[in-house]
Amino acid sequence: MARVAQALAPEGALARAWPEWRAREAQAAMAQAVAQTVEEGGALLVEAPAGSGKTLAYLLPWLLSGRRAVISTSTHVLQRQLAERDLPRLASATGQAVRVAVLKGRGRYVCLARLQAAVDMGPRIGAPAEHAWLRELLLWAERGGDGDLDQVAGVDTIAGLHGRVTSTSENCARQACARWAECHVERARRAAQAADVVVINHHVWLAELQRQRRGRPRLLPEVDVVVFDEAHALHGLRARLDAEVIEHTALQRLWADLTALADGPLRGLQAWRLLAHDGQVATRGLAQALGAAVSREGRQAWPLGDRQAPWRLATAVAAAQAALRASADADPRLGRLLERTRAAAAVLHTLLSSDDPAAVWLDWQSREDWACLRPAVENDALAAHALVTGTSLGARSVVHASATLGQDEALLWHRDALAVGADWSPRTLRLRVGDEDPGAAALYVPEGLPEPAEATHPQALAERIVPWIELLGGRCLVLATTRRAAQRLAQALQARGRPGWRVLLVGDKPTHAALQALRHAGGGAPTIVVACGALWQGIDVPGEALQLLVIDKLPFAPPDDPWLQRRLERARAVGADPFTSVQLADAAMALRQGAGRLIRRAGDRGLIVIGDVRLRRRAYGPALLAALPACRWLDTEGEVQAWLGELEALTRSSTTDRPSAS
Ligand SMILES: Nc1ncnc2c1ncn2[C@@H]1O[C@H](COP(=O)(O)OP(=O)(O)OP(=O)(O)O)[C@@H](O)[C@H]1O
Repeated sequence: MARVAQALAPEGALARAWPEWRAREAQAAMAQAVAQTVEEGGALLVEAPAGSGKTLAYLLPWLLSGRRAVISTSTHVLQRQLAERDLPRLASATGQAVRVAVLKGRGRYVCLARLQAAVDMGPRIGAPAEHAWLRELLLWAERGGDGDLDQVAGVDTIAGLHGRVTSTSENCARQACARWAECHVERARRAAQAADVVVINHHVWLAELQRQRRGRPRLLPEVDVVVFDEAHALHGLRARLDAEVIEHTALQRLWADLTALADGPLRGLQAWRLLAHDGQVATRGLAQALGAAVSREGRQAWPLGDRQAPWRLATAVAAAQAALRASADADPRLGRLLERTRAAAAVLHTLLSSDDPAAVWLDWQSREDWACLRPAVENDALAAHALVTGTSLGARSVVHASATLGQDEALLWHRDALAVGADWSPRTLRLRVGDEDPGAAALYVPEGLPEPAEATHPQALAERIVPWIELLGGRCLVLATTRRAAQRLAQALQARGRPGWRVLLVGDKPTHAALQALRHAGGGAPTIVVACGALWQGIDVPGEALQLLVIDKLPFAPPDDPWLQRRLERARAVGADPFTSVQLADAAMALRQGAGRLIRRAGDRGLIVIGDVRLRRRAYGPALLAALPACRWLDTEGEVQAWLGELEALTRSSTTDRPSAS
């Protein structure tokens, strides 16, 4: 602990290594608490404001302890930020050598063999551009690097492409593969076993727990310490814990793999092709029926009253299962395919046999991207315990870090949302930042906008912010509550913006590339990044590169979200007010996360615009405003103009952009 204090002291190793380094009280307090947890074992929940430097506050004590760790964060982008920026910078400042590995899900890595096969097949009729793209991807993947698809645009947006360039555990030939020695998945897994720290995301963590439950070999090494950064993001996964899940992409892959076996080693053995075809048709039919029935993105009760489409899929799955069972001895791959049909059969069985509309949930993003899940009926405290502690990796110490774990010292919001059970008793630490500058950010809630549910809302909001973006020369991040709203806002900004503006919609553009464009735009083309979902948390764009943060509306979870319903019931059962303790608390935490993207270090200045008039009109408005980081509240457009004028003058007077770490 003394070494931690020394490194953080005003003349310590970090101050010597980084010109921009400033001693921060909250950061030092957090680092000491983490050091104690790493040394003594146990669990620590720590909340400190966005931008207060939590990453370093948990990395430093772990690094100096010399122990092995897994660090799990919420997104791929944050994995990169940790592995490529924060860890190397800290290792070099402290002179501590550290082997870092990043591990993502198998589906995030290029499979060289499958990609090569897709290229060798030649262009598909009517899709020459796709073939050129595949060739370029192969060149890129063979050039070295880690084959990480998050660095490439297009793969998730061109239908069917993802499955052709990545592998699954069933279609992977392992040692028999001609490209085994260069396999990106294998390399990542081997690197994880040998590393001092493995940086994963929460989805990989959930998948690891599921592997363990099914008795499969572990991918993560034994470690002493597990850190969950952005720990609040575990809440979304809690709903999936022990659930049976079928994802649309997994279904498509199942049928594609069956077709591939039918065309290859199993030719003539069964009517495999027909079975795969029926499965594909039934899957498409279900996607279409769902697409016509859903009215919003996200988790919801099963929306189809008519059971025809799921019934067709259940029939196709059952037929495939019967054939696979009958032939499982002929080829081990059939046994693996059979295992893959199990979750689909279980979910579909429940769907068709239960009258309870909440027995199966739908998680909907688009016709290409949806999942059905059968939630765990039992509230399995043991599984929840495994999710939050990391003891299954042998960890003695676990740290949960986030800017949003609760509104009280016991951080009850986080613990309630995880539904772990009363016998989990972590230490808690809630830090405020003493050196926070309440004059650094200003907040404006525009008057006169339509209510956020109105169809005209995105255009009206875009119109309002265009002059401000123009004045600042871009430097703008727009956070939308849904993917649809993000698309509409990006379109509206493109249509109403000035020639030469770069409006980058995350999704069309890889997140990392969009953020780099914002970070390095400087005085060049005005850059606006529009995003939803993951970018509400953790993203770090320090300095003048980001001065205008726009949040489209209050991030209330849809009231018909079945997991939310369960949480509301639990709150009622213990006599708490469900709206205040769950819905309002969730929205306040999400809003605080989003707003925290703006001020990242001393000297940062900017404007937060929240385009939701409910903040002004509804009784809960003040409670939400109180949850935001300290800032000046602006009341009129005149005050906004004056504040932006100040920002613009500051930017102009700095000869270059301050160095912004990428
Ligand atoms: N003591 C320090 N002096 C100067 N800059 C710092 C210091 N500590 C951290 N930083 C910088 O402050 C920024 C915010 O740090 P970091 O990303 O760790 O924030 P955080 O608390 O994890 O925020 P969030 O909750 O939003 O993820 C980063 O650019 C980081 O390099």
